[in-house]
Amino acid sequence: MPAAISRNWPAPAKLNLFLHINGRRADGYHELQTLFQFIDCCDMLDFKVTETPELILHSNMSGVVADSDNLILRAAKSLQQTTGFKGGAEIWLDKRLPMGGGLGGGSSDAATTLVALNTLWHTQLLTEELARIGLKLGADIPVFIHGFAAFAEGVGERLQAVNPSEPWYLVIAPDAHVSTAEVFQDPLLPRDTPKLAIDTLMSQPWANDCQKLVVSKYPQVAKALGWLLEYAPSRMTGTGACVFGEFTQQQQALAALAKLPSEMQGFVAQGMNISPLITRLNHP
Ligand SMILES: C[C@@](CO)(OP(=O)(O)O)[C@H](O)COP(=O)(O)OP(=O)(O)OC[C@H]1O[C@@H](n2ccc(N)nc2=O)[C@H](O)[C@@H]1O
Ligand SMILES: Nc1ncnc2c1ncn2[C@@H]1O[C@H](COP(=O)(O)OP(=O)(O)O)[C@@H](O)[C@H]1O
Repeated sequence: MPAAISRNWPAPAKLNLFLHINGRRADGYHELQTLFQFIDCCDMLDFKVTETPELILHSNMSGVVADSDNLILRAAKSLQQTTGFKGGAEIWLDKRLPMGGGLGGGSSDAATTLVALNTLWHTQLLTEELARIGLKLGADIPVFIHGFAAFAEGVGERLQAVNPSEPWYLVIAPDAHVSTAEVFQDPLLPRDTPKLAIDTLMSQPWANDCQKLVVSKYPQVAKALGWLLEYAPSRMTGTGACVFGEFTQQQQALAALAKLPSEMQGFVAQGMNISPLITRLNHP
C-alpha cells in the first residue's frame, strides 16, 4: 500500500517590523534586535514518506536553485542525519513567495520541511532541537519553526514571543535580488545601534538599519518605497528588496494596490502572530 501524500503544509513569509544591527561578532555574523511577524502569504508543500532514503523535490522553481543548494532538501537531509531515520521523502513545492526579497521564503520552506517530516517520519524531536538544526541552515529558520511572532536577538535565534497588532500590509517586491551576505559585508552598513530593552523597542517608532544602504544601492527599492510612503507608513523588510506599507483596514490596502504602477509587483496580506504552520501541525 503506497504511503499517502500529506498535503498543504504552509511556509509563510515573514516581515521584520523593525531591524536593528548592534555589532559584528568574531565569526562575522551580526548581533541583531528584530521583530518578526508572519503574513498570510505562503509557499505550499506536500510530502510523501518513502522507504528508501532518497530525497526527491518537485517544484515550480526548478533551475533557479540547484537541488544541492535547496534549503528544503538540505533541511530534510539534516533531519535524516540527526535522527538516523532510514526512510526518505518525495516533496512537492508550490513556490509563491518572491525569492531573495527579505520575506524569508527559503528559510520558511526549510522550517516547514523540518516540522512536517519530524511528524511524518515519527522522529518526534522537540521544537528546540528542530530549531538548532534549522539555525545551522539559516539565521531566520528558528522563528519559523517556533511559529510565533517574536522579538529576536543574537543572529535571530534568541526568541521572545510578542503579540503586536495584526494590520494589513501592502507588500511590494521590486525587481531586484538583494544578497543578504552582500548587505552585511558592506562597510557603509550601520552596525552600532545600541541594544534597547524590548519595552522601549516596542513603544518607539520602528525602523530598519539596512534600509538607507539598500535604498541608495537599488533604485527600484527607492522607487517602490517612495511610492508606498504616499499611502502608508512604510519600510523595508530584512535586507530587502521587499518593502511593506501598514494599513488598519484591508480595504485601504486593496485600494492602494489598485493604484500600484504597472511595472511594480505587489500583494496584500495580513499580519499573523501565530504561523499557519502551527495550525496545520495541530490539525493533521
Ligand atoms: C537579515 C535577516 C533578518 O531577518 O533576514 P533576510 O533579509 O535574510 O530575510 C536574517 O537575519 C538573515 O537570515 P538568513 O537569510 O537566514 O541569512 P543567512 O543565510 O543565515 O546569512 C547569509 C549571510 O548574511 C550574513 N549575516 C546573516 C545574519 C546575521 N545575523 N548576520 C550576518 O552577518 C552572513 O554573512 C551570512 O553568511
Ligand atoms: N526553497 C527555497 N526557496 C527560496 N530560496 C531558496 C530556497 N532554497 C534555497 N534558496 C536560496 O536562499 C536564498 C535566500 O532565500 P530566502 O530565505 O527566500 O531569502 P530572503 O529572506 O531574502 O527572502 C534565495 O535567494 C535562494 O538562492
